[in-house]
This record gives sequence, structure tokens and C-alpha cells, in this order.
Amino acid sequence: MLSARFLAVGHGRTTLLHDVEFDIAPGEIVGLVGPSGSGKTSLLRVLTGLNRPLDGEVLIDGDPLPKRPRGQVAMLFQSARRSCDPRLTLRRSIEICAPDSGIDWDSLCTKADLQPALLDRRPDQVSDGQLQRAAIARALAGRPGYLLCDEMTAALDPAATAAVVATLRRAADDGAGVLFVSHDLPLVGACADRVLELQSSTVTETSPRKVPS
Ligand SMILES: Nc1ncnc2c1ncn2[C@@H]1O[C@H](COP(=O)(O)OP(=O)(O)OP(=O)(O)O)[C@@H](O)[C@H]1O
Repeated sequence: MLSARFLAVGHGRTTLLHDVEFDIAPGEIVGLVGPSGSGKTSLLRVLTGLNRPLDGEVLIDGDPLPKRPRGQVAMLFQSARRSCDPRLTLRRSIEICAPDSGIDWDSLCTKADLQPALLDRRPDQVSDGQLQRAAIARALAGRPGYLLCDEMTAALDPAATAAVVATLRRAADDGAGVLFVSHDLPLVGACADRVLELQSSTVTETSPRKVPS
């Protein structure tokens, strides 16, 4: 279980969110919605351990998030292009994120819906949707317990979006907990098991069928 406990999130002296309390269980997709600038990315960076909270703590199975939670929590970004090294093949990018025990490429490509023939191309030789699925493969290669997805379908067409959402559902079915941030409210309503909403500088839970419009 990934848990936020009385979290306060902000930058410097500015508090964006306070008293944030929620859990993400293995196997579920939790949506996170809120207005632009409300602090969704800032919250994800705290949950990933990239930034420190102003107050409160992040727990994994009751224990504080380690300073370097390598392998436990992975973050996926809107722009896979900006988050990958343009000089490396997709295969190499994935390999360097995997533990020493090696990679079952067939299984990983199936899970991420990535054509194995693309593995030896560089990022500039694949489409945005293919690169986003390679980013998912790279995250899954580290066998994370939790995937935190920040607007990762925002630049994709409906078919590529559906493919990415299907890979997240497979990851959840395999036991990962997924936090899915998006401004696409119908998409969140359709794919999330539960939805969290940022409003009044904190987090409240809403039903997927009542995602605010
Ligand atoms: N490193 C930083 N230092 C200072 N302020 C920051 C920093 N990063 C973000 N902010 C500010 O924090 C606020 C929340 O930003 P954040 O990116 O978390 O919002 P968001 O909800 O993800 O927005 P969007 O939906 O537009 O991506 C914004 O006002 C932003 O300008």
C-alpha cells in the first residue's frame, strides 16, 4: 500500500496542498484530477521521492518512503521524448533501468504492448505512442510496486491513448498500484477504479461516475 499521511506539498514558503490523506492499493488504478496549477505534479514528485514534503510522510506498506525508492515507485511523464536519452536505443534505455537479473523481453513487450522490432530503434525513429509504451516498458523493467502517471496520454491520439490505458490496466492486474493524473475527465472516469480530486488545497475522493466536469 502506498499511503499519503497528513502530507503538505508546496515549494519554498508556498503551500499548495495540506492534510493530504489517501492510500493506493496494489492492483488498482486511482485517478487524480484537479485544475491546472493545483499541485498534481508537485504531489506526484513527493510520492516518488523526487521532492520532500513540507509536512507529513509517504509510506510504503507502513514504512517511510526511502530517500531513493529505486524500483518501488516509478513516474511516467507526459513527454516520453523529454524523459528519454535520444542517443540510446529503446532496448538500452530499458536495460539500464532493469535489475541485474535480466529481462524477459517477450514478456515485457507483451505487457507494454511494444513491438519487439522497435527495440533497436532510437527515440527519433518511433512515434509518440510507441515511445510512451517504451517508457512504460522501461518503468515495468524495474518491477515497481507503483506507477505514477502524470498526463502521460495528453499528447496521444485516441487509439494510442487506449493502448496506453490497456497497458496500465495489465500492470494493475499484475499487482501494481497505479495513480493516473489526467485532465481528460471522461478517460479518468472510464479507466479508474477510484478518483481523487484536488480541491480547496487538499484531496477528496469522488466516484468515477461522478468525475467533476
Ligand atoms: N519547482 C518549483 N518551484 C516553485 N514553484 C513551482 C515549482 N514547480 C511548480 N511550481 C508551482 O506550483 C504550482 C503547482 O504546479 P504543479 O505543476 O504541481 O500543478 P499541476 O496541478 O500539475 O498543473 P498542470 O495541470 O497545469 O500540469 C504552480 O503554481 C507552479 O507554478
